[in-house]
Formats: sequence, C-alpha cells, structure tokens
Amino acid sequence: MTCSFSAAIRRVPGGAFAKTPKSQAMTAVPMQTSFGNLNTYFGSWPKRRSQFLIYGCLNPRRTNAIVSGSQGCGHVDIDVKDDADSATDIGSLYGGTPQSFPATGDGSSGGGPGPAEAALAAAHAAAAAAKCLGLGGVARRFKKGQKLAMVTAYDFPSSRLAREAGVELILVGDSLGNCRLGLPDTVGVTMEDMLRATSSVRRGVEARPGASVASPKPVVVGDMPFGSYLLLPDALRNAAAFRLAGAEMVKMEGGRHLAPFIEALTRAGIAVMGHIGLEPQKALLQGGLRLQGTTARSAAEIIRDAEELVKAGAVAIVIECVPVEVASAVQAAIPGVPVIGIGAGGEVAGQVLVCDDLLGVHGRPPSFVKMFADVGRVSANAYARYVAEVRTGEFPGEAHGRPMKPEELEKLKELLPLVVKSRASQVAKAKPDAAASPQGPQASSSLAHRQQGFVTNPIVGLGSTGGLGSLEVLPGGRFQALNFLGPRASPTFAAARHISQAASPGSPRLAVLPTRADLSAWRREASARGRRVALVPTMGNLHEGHLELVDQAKELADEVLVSIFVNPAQFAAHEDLDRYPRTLEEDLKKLRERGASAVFAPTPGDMYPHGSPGGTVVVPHFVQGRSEASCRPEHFTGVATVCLKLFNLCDPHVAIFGQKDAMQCVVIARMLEDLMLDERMSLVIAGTSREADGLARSSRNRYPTEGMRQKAPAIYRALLDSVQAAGATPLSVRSTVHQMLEREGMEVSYISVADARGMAEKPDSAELQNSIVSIACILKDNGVVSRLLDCIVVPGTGE
Ligand SMILES: Nc1ncnc2c1ncn2[C@@H]1O[C@H](COP(=O)(O)OP(=O)(O)OP(=O)(O)O)[C@@H](O)[C@H]1O
Ligand SMILES: CC(C)(CO)[C@@H](O)C(=O)[O-]
Ligand code: BAL
Repeated sequence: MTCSFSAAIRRVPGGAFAKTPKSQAMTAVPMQTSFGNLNTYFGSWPKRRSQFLIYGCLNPRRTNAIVSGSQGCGHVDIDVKDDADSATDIGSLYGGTPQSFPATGDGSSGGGPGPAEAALAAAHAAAAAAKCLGLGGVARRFKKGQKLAMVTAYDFPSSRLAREAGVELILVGDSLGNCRLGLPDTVGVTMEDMLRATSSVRRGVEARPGASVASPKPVVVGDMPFGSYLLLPDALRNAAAFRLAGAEMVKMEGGRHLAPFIEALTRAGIAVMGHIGLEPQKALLQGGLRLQGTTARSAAEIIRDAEELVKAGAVAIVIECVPVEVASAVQAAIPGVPVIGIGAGGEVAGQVLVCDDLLGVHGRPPSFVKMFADVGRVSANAYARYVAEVRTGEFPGEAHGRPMKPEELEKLKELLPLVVKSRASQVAKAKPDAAASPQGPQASSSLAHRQQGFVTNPIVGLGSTGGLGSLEVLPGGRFQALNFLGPRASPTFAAARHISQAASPGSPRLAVLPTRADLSAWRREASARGRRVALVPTMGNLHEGHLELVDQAKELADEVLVSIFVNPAQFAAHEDLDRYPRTLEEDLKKLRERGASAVFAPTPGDMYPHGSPGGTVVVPHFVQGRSEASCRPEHFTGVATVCLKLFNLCDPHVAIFGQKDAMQCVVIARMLEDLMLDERMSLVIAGTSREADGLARSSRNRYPTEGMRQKAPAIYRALLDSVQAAGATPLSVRSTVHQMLEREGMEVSYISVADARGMAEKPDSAELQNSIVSIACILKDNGVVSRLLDCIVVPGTGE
C-alpha cells in the first residue's frame, strides 16, 4: 500500500481536533486545535459524516476524486490491495465511524500503526468492501491461480455470512427446496421461491459488513429451477427475472443441448454458469444422486459437454459428483474458464458447497462434504435450553426485562390496585414451592436427604426440593445457588419431571448394545431421527441413585443411553476389580422399567483393543495428590480416559454424573473444558441420592456388614453437622468430622474442604462458602473392609 497523505485530523474528546502527522509537511495545522481554527484551513467540518479527515495530495496519475465538503483539504493517493479486482470506484476519502476501524494495522512501524495509519487502513478496508468483485474480478483471480470459493445462500443471514467470509461467488441454489422448504428434492422449487431468495441474498451482500471485512462483494448466481428453462423464451424471461432480483449470473443444469440457450442468454447480456456431471434436477434419469462419468465413455461425454457450453459462452462451469480425474480433465479441456467442483476433487479452479452441509445444519452431510461446524447440534441444544428455561421461569431473568420507574409504578398501583402487583409480591407468591410440586409436600420431605447437585456450563438447571439448594459452577469454580424464588428460578426437580413425563412418555423398548458397532448403528439412527441423547455412564449394579440419574436424563433429552462398563483402567491392582458386583440382567430389568432407551455394555476388549489402559490416556494432572486422587493416584486417569472414549462413541448432547463422586465430577468438567468438548455436549451433575437414614447410595454399599451398615449414616450426619455449625470454617469442619467419625470407630481416609475448580484444599480459616466438602471413610468389621464416599456442597451466598 502506498500513500502520500501527510496528516489525519480526528475529533478528540472535549470537542478539539488533533493532527496525527505522518510527516511535518502540513505545518500550518497545530498538533491540537479548535473547531474555529480548523475551519480556517478546511471550511466547515462535515459533522455528521465523519470522525476523521485525511490530508494529503492527489497523485496525478489517478482519478481526480475530490472529497466533497473538504474544501481546502488535499487529496490522497490510495493504492488499495485488491484494487485490480474491483469493478467500482473507491468511494469517499472520509473515514467511517471509529467502530469500523480494523483492530490492527500492517505493523510496519514497529510499535504498531499510529492512529493515522489505522485510519487509513480502515478507509482502505471500507473502500475495498464497498466494491463489487464482478465477473471480471472472478476471472482475474482465476487467471492468477487463486482458488475460488462458492457457497449457497438462501436468505439474508446466510448471504451476509458468506460475503463476510470473502467468498467469490454466492449461489442462490435450488437446494433451497430440500434445505429450507422441506421438499424431498430440488424439483418442487418455483421461480417465485427463487426470486424471493435471490432478492434476500442480494440484500445480504449489500448490507454493511463488519469492520474487519476488506473483501469485495461476491458475485450472486441464480440457480434456474426445474422447468424454468424448458423453452428458450422461458429461459430468457426467467433469467432476466433473476437479474432483476439481484443475480449477476444464472446457472443451468445440462449438457451441450443447452448451448443454443447459453448463446441466446449471453447475447441478451446475461452471463451463464453451466452445470454438468450429476444434475440433481435430472437425478431420476441419472440413476439417483450418484457418481457420474465413471466409465471412459461417459467421462468423455462430460468433457465434450463442457467444451460446447464454453463455446456457447458459459463463463464458468459447475461439475458435480464425478471422479477426481474427470473433473481435472474437464478443467484441462477448458483452461480459460473456471470449473467449480462439488464432490469432484480439488484439481479444479474452485469449490462449491451447500451452506447447510458445511455447517452441519441437518446432521451428517454426504461423504464428500466436510462439516466445518455442528450447527444442528448447537442449535438443538439452544432450543432445548430455551424451552426448558421458559417452562421453568428461568428465562426471562432480571436482565431480560425492564422495570417500570418506581414513581410511575406507584401511580399505576393507585389507578389499578387489584391488577398491579409489585415484584416482591410476585416472588412471595412463588414461595410455596413444595406445595406446588405434583408430588406434594410429603414427597418433598421424603427427598429432604437429596443434597442437590451442581451444574456446569453449558448450564442446564436442575432444581431442588430441599437441602442446600441446586448449584451452578461459575467460571473460576465459584458456586452460585440457583435461587428458586428469584428471577433465575430453576425448576423444582419434581416439576421438571412432571413436564417431561407429560411431553414424552418413557420408551417401552430398551435397546441392548453389546458392541461398539451396535452402539454406532443405534446412535446413527437417533441422529437421523433428530433425537437428543443423554448419556448416563455407570459401572452397573444399579441402585436407586443410578435410576434417579436416568430420571433426570429423561428430562434433558429424548433418548437415555446408559453405559455399563466396569472399567479396569480405574482400578489399582490391589482394588476390587474382580469382585466388583456385575448384575447385568437385573440392571437391564431396572432400566427397562425406568424407561431408558438403550444400554451400551461393552467388553473390556471392545473398549481397550490393545489392553487397558492403552497407549494414550487422559491425565488430569490438576487433581494429583489431592483428597481422593491422593488415595487412588491412577484412578482419575482411568476415569477420564474411559469417559472420553464413551463421549466419543456415544456422542451425547448431555452426560449426567452423580455428585457423590465429587472429584470425578470436577475432573470430567475440566476435561470437557480443557479438551474443548464443552461446545459439543453439556454436563449435568445430579444431587446425591440417599437412603432414608442419609447414607449415600452406592454399589459398594453391598460390601459392609450389618454392623457397619448401622454405623454408616454417621458419615452424612457428621458432614451436615460440621458444615451447619455456627461460624464453621474449613478447619472446624475437618476437625469436627474427624472427631465424630473416629468416635464411631471409623477411619477417615481424608476429609477435604476444597474449591470446586481445582479441588485444592482451602486454608483453615478461609470462607466455607463455595466449597466441596468430601470424605472417604474406611469401615472394618470382622475382617471385612469397606470404603465409603460422601460429599456435600456448600454454596455461596449468591451473586
Ligand atoms: N447415590 C448416588 N447419587 C447420585 N449419583 C450416584 C449415586 N451413586 C452413584 N452415582 C453416580 O452414578 C454414576 C455411576 O456410578 P457407579 O456405577 O460407580 O456407582 P457407584 O454407586 O458410585 O459405585 P461405587 O460404589 O463403585 O462408587 C456416577 O456418576 C456416580 O456418581
Ligand atoms: C464414570 C464411570 C462410569 C467411569 O468408569 C465410573 O467412574 C463411575 O461409575 O462413576
Ligand atoms: N463411582 C466411582 C467409581 C469407582 O470407584 O471406581
């Protein structure tokens, strides 16, 4: 970029004007000056139009553009980078508003560009983006050997995204039919549909792009729909209608028989893009949507078609679904015209994809498409969360509504005392939460031992019917209580279950999937049916705690997939891998009754084909040496590794874990974040399910003897008592729990008061709020040894 400007003058706060000199050539204007002084040099500043002014001199070799309203101001010589492509002129020398300045300059001045360079760069970008690439620009890029990117668009937003990404061509494709109109194929699309789409796409191209966009406006191509060019007069009339709606070119499917049409259209001033190989409008005759040109003869026909179309005047050719060599030969046969491939390999001038395919809007696209995002899944998640939050009242929250001015509210209350309620009275009305539960107050108190779970991002709220309330983990590991009475009110567990059961009764059939292949077939089918899948990973020997996870999963997704796998990698050599209870038949019966959809129950060989733990493992370093990880050093590597495998295989929208295994929850949450799986799936941590006497349910509760079982509830009691004591601190919790349990003859492996993000122990005198208090206890009786875990969460006081 070259430029002979000498200064930029900008408004600065306080109504003054500042000069940011490139050189001192314009000495007459001081570094900072007043409006009146500035007018002496430039005449009046065009207040509404601009934030800065560039002063310089016009290069006589170039256009004599003089900035309107800048009397006395010099001109600039701007050699815009992509200028050669442009079909239109450069626009004003006045810059835009500061928001449209690019964030960075070319960096040539060491410490980064000064304001003047930044202003100029912004002016260049805005000027470049205001131009149209045009057919000439496309041809020039092709001749330079630059690959061309074309993508379909059907409306304003898809067009705007394509334009901002810098594509050369936007195709208003007749794939509108199957992608957006719900038609079985492209055949039912009408000219009316296409013209409406074309005008929307044109508006997207013309819309002011983001500040960083410096690419010119792409060429818009209108796809002539089925039946719109059966006769030459139809073709002419319809192609002209496309031009009027905003397309610069039309595309027609067909071989050399279209040559006379292309000649006529070209003569009428309408540029044509041919389309050969697979012609979806003709799919019935071509044997379906399948690879074309597979024989030497048919390939030669395709090449001849391309030559004839180009002779007739086609300015570009789309080639669809042919072998790579055929597409390459077509490009070689018509070297002066760009060939744009789809499913035809990379040895052509450019590529075209259906935007919905590259975005993954409709699930997995055809094999030749690369999915660059999983918008379908992200959208499904967003919709589901929206519906759930509307139903539970979590949305709209305080931030999404505007309160009335208090004085006006008071007046309104006087006018309509019976109708207008204050916010406080609305909150008070919402208070009898348990009574509103479909299970009534009794059911609520029977759940009083359910100490509620916490929820990690993306947040899916599960409610509380007692205990310390449901919690959400904020970035940085802080807890926030989900306040049931306030504006962020989360569902009660019972209410949410009620909603979900009304909407989707439990599936009557349980699919049993013993192998990865069975799982993948089941998962594909669920995807094809657009079903949301919740995964509940377990090691089997299912108890009520597991089944409550299934209940919660049903609220969050359409299909509940439970995995049952006793994972060897998470057991140390001295642990109970061999005697861990395996009760598959009973488990299946329970899951059937509870309405789960499928059970994945692989063998160790299926999960670890090269032996456990395999060559690659996930090591959650951050918990090493802390509480449970200090007792079981390899355990969480085994857990994280198998969970990652399960997530990869099951591809769930959401996975549900139990809070009882607190460190496991933190490890999984961090793994999702660190390995960037959290955009693909959510994690919900459900509260601990307890027996009536408070003992946390666990498969290993099978081990204790009768004597131990009687003592075991003391664990939860100790946790609660210590945390609820007035003035409790981490120190007091640790010592109280030790004393209480040792008095019962139990051995405390550890009692941890830790922060939720890293499970680091809190200092003795720290705040107890936002802590995970977790414990492992060893019980011994007559030579039988049992190790029991429990955990409670102490929430913050709220934001
Ligand atoms: N009482 C419970 N409440 C809520 N979730 C639970 C409870 N018990 C287990 N879970 C959860 O069920 C999932 C599967 O756990 P697992 O199969 O290991 O059962 P478990 O009862 O924890 O077994 P173990 O006794 O071996 O620890 C885990 O996410 C676990 O946290
Ligand atoms: C998550 C899990 C299924 C992984 O094996 C296991 O650790 C468990 O059951 O908690
Ligand atoms: N629920 C934790 C699994 C284990 O102890 O291995």
